[in-house]
Amino acid sequence: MQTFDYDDIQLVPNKCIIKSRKEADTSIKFGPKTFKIPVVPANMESVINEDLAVWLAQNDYFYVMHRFEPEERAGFIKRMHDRKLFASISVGIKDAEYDFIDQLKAEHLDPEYVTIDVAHGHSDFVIKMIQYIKKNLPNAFVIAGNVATPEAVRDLENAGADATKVGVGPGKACITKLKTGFGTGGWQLAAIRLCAKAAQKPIIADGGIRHNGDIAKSVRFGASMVMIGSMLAGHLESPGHIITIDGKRYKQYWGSASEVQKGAYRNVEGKQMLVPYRGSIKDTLREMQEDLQSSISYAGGRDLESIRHVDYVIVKNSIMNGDY
Ligand SMILES: NC(=O)C1=CN([C@@H]2O[C@H](COP(=O)(O)OP(=O)(O)OC[C@H]3O[C@@H](n4cnc5c(N)ncnc54)[C@H](OP(=O)(O)O)[C@@H]3O)[C@@H](O)[C@H]2O)C=CC1
Ligand SMILES: Nc1nc2c(ncn2[C@@H]2O[C@H](COP(=O)(O)O)[C@@H](O)[C@H]2O)c(=O)[nH]1
Repeated sequence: MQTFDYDDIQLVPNKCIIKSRKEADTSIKFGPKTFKIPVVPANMESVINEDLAVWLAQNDYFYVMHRFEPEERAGFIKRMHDRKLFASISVGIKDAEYDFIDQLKAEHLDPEYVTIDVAHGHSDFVIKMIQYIKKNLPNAFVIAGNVATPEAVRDLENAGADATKVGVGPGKACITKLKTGFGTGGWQLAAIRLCAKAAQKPIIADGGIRHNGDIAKSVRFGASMVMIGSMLAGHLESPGHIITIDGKRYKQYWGSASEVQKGAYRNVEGKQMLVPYRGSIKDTLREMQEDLQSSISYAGGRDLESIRHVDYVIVKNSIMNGDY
């Protein structure tokens, strides 16, 4: 199996056919809606909250609300719909989550997107939850994950998932690879490629994005959407506290399987860390869009589809030589 990660790859330019990068269309249809860019902030408590979800939805960005305030979720859906915005929530697979789906059905609360968010998504219990949601909330676009293999993508799609989320262990706050020996850490981009080849439906590349160019690389290897945690956690709008050390500002970023999140040291597979403070997320998302427009121009096209067809070279660990 050919393995590589984001830093091992460079995409090869084609002749440019647009006069300005402004002509490049970065939009992506994902499920029932079309979004400005194929980027979604991670559904982590340190990355997204309701205020940010509202702003993202109002501004045509995809979002997935986290599942760590379970009792807030029904109210969240209602409030989003009262504002005429789409609702995109997360669920787990424990017994209480079935009661939650029953509650949504009984109260006629129909979220547009439901993400099943567990560490090891290739599981009979995830399959059971996909089937339960599709039966009881048939209008919901169901995203299931996280997975690492083509077999897992096929199994979840066959169970009814509308999209799968790929990435076990490549995250910045992740220690799964160290604690369990498993995952796609170090070969996440190759895993995206393998999974995308097997997929009949969209996939989300989740974890390991360290530079804006990694978004284009994810698209090249088959991702329809790219989930980003650490690079979107250090903003004014991000939930973490600002911490100042030697005059430099940071924000807290913690893993969803960290002790901080769980409130106990049990099955911990994540850590808390500091990420540099970066000002408003609006500016970061705008820069991601501009960089993606440049990527489309280098791909020799007018839209994201053109990136999917470019050649690439493997330059093991050498693209950063001298740059950082
Ligand atoms: N993308 C990634 O690489 C990872 C992401 N995470 C994130 O951390 C959060 C917590 O995840 P998770 O622990 O799955 O959530 P939950 O605590 O909801 O656990 C999911 C359920 O699956 C069971 N389970 C069985 N095997 C596993 C396994 N290997 N890993 C996890 N659960 C298992 C758990 O039981 P029991 O607890 O009794 O075992 C539990 O009932 C999620 O948001 C997840 O996305 C966590 C690790 C890796
Ligand atoms: N192994 C763990 N993975 C985690 C945890 N919390 C979140 N995540 C995953 O990381 C990505 C974000 O990755 P990043 O490289 O962009 O920071 C997120 O979407 C989850 O899939 C965790 O505690 N352990």
